[in-house]
Amino acid sequence: MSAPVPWPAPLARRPVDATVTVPGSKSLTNRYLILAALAEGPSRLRAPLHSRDSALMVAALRSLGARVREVAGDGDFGPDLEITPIPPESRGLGSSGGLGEVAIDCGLAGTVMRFVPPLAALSRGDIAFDGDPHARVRPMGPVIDALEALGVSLSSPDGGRPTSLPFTVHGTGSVPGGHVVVDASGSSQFVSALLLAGARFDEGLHLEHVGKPVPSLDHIAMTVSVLRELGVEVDDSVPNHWIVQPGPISAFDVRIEQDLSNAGPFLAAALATRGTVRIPNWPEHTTQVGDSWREILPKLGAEVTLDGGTLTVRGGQRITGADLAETSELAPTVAALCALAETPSRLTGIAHLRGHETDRLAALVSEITRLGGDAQETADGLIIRPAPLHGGLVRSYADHRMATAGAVWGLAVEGIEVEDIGTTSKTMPEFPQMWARMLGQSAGEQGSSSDAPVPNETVKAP
Ligand SMILES: O=C(O)C1=C[C@@H](OP(=O)(O)O)[C@@H](O)[C@H](O)C1
Ligand SMILES: C=C(OP(=O)(O)O)C(=O)O
Repeated sequence: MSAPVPWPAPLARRPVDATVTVPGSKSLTNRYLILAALAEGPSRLRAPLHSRDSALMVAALRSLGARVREVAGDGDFGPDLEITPIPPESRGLGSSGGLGEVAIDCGLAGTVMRFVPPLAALSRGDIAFDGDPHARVRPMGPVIDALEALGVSLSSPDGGRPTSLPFTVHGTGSVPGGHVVVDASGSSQFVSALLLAGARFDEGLHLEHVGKPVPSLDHIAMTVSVLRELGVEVDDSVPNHWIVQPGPISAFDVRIEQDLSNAGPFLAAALATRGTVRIPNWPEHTTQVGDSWREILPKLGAEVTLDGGTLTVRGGQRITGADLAETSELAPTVAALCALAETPSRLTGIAHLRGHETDRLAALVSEITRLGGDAQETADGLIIRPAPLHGGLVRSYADHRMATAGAVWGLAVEGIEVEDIGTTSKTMPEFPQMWARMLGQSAGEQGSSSDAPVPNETVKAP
């Protein structure tokens, strides 16, 4: 494959002033897709995400026998999805009996590599999982171990016990379930993966976490909330224990909220350019971690208001550093701002970012340092001190959030290029066009500086 052409990040010579709508939430889209495949009848996702991670999830569910159809909807970023659940035949419960051999590509999607194997265990067939080169080093062991402890058979291509991708799930059409202990300190997705399928295990699931604290707890709260909404009984009243009663999952018709984590780089543009960015339709109640931009951005010097459903972020005269804990998937965008701040920052509670799309702590330190900044890794996060950045190539590490961090730096620092802006297709394929529009440019003018951001420019689907 030829190397990607570096993307000249547009410089903002004036404060941005834009209204931005972002595509649907990855975390909600992929949770609802899993649950639609297990539900009692056909379901509909309105305004879902259409990106590499959601396409991989759709392909995986189709391989397991679910029917997923695109139908016209009113979303700004593509059609709705109608899902007919995995039929009894695929689960080996009908006369034709089972799927045979199936291959599932996880790409680099944590939600696919962690959430789909429990579904495969509920199908009948040999279901082989693999993904991008880096997916093979993302932590996976706790899901594999838990499935084995719950009565599922798995093997690696060499015939031994797998610890990571690639592996094959030998599904029998049912999972006994019951009590299982996992160490979920490496990823909240280990917990979510098992909870999402737990209601379809014969005895349900009693999942217990033992180990260092589970990260990204907001994402587990999202899983529990979505399950309850679909009639699944979940008890999470005791810390580190989740009990899912066996039972049906209701079919549904939901509208997917926009991805508040992916709103981050656009909101960051307000701080990086001392401008204003508005996001309409900010959900009144949400389980998305991105809602915490409302607490994070004021600490970095912005004025943030939520009025009539529109979030407005106004950058201050300077970005101030801050001590911020457990910023989860928001951390790369937060770190991008901290590297532009006039006072030091300390990010804590994000050791598990080492197991994300890339080792994000190492990647952020490398890229900030290479641009002349001052960043250092700690055991569980980063220290970033003020230092002027200069232009240069920001490596993207196949990580959408490293690519968008580069775009944020490029607004404020002349001569930034991003190695592969195409990696944003993992969750936001429209990013380069949306960024250019935010700056009042057409997509064809990318790379030139933005002399005249258009006041009240409205950014929607390209
Ligand atoms: O369940 C989810 O949808 C996610 C959980 C989090 O994973 P970690 O717990 O591994 O951080 C988050 O970072 C990821 O982007 C999405
Ligand atoms: C960690 C992330 O993704 P994944 O779902 O692949 O874990 C992310 O999007 O920041």
